[in-house]
Amino acid sequence: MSNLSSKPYQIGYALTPKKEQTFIVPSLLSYASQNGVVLTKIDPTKPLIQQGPFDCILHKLYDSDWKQNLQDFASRNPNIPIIASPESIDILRNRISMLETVSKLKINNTGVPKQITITEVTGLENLKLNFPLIAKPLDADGSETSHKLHLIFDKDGLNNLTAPLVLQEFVNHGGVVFKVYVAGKYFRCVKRKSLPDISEEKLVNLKGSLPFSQVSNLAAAGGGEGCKFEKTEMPPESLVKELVEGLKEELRLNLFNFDVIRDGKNKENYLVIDINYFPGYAKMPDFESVITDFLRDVVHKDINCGDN
Ligand SMILES: Nc1ncnc2c1ncn2[C@@H]1O[C@H](COP(=O)(O)OP(=O)(O)OP(=O)(O)O)[C@@H](O)[C@H]1O
Ligand SMILES: O=P(O)(O)O[C@H]1[C@H](OP(=O)(O)O)[C@@H](OP(=O)(O)O)[C@@H](O)[C@@H](O)[C@@H]1OP(=O)(O)O
Ligand SMILES: [Mg+2]
Ligand SMILES: [Mg+2]
Repeated sequence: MSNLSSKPYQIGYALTPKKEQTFIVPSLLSYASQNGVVLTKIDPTKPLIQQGPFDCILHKLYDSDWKQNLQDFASRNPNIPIIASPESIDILRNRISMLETVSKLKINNTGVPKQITITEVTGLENLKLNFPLIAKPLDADGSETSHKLHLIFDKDGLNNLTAPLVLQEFVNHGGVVFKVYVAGKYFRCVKRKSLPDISEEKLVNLKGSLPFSQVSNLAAAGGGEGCKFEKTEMPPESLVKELVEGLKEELRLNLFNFDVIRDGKNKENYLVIDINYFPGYAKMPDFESVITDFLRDVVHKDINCGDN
């Protein structure tokens, strides 16, 4: 269905080359332009106020020059929505403030794994967490290192880690993670393969720490339980919806996803383990129409983009 009733909306985007390659794909450009939305590349090194004109700005850049550029533009164009405000994005760039948003929601049968922040990797003798643990860099800033995770099986595994980091209890969850993609009014829950469960019997044979890249061998080495991916039930739609609405309000974000796991010890319970600003929507079926509808809603102001 094409929409030629009005002048197309100009959406300026500022993304890393990798993000541009995976997200600004021909299918999105053509669907959007057939539905009254034109996506135009911004040169983040030049003043935003000298580019455009734009009806909306979409970005996923974190450097301070870009933040200042965006600030200058926003102060002169208070009515042009920006997806998303750096203040909202920053909440997700720290893995403690990220999950504190979930705890604040106090939604029944939801929570986050027990976790602590480690600023230096010495004096960890009286850790009040149960092994196995997952060590995650405290900064979830999109860098390669921000995704370098380690499974920690015992106290020796805590050596050679690089602080600051978050130590989170590993929760057995049947080897399936649920990823909930949110784009304004739209949300969709998908299943993804996850780390296999680590039973008590297996844990006694696992020593030290293991970077994720090797963890997928755990099942091959008999280290993890088989996971019944296809048969794994989705979480209750009502619970997912509550989390979506609560996180949208708490984060003041409309373009994010979050990872949820079912607690292996209490199947009614769901734990949010990660929240990501502007994730890989192109992996989602029909992402072209989802993103185009979302952008139109933002320009129409049917969706409040935080401060704008
Ligand atoms: N506390 C936990 N218990 C069990 N499994 C976990 C836990 N935390 C993370 N995992 C597993 O590790 C994977 C990566 O963790 P997480 O999503 O926090 O890292 P990330 O680098 O932010 O990943 P993404 O690419 O989704 O941003 C999860 O999808 C899940 O499979
Ligand atoms: O590109 P991909 O499909 O891997 O998308 C991933 C996205 O990378 P990109 O934004 O650079 O594309 C990641 O962003 P950073 O944390 O690294 O900033 C993060 O949001 C992941 O959760 C996304 O994976 P998904 O949750 O959708 O499976
Ligand atoms: Mg994740
Ligand atoms: Mg993440």
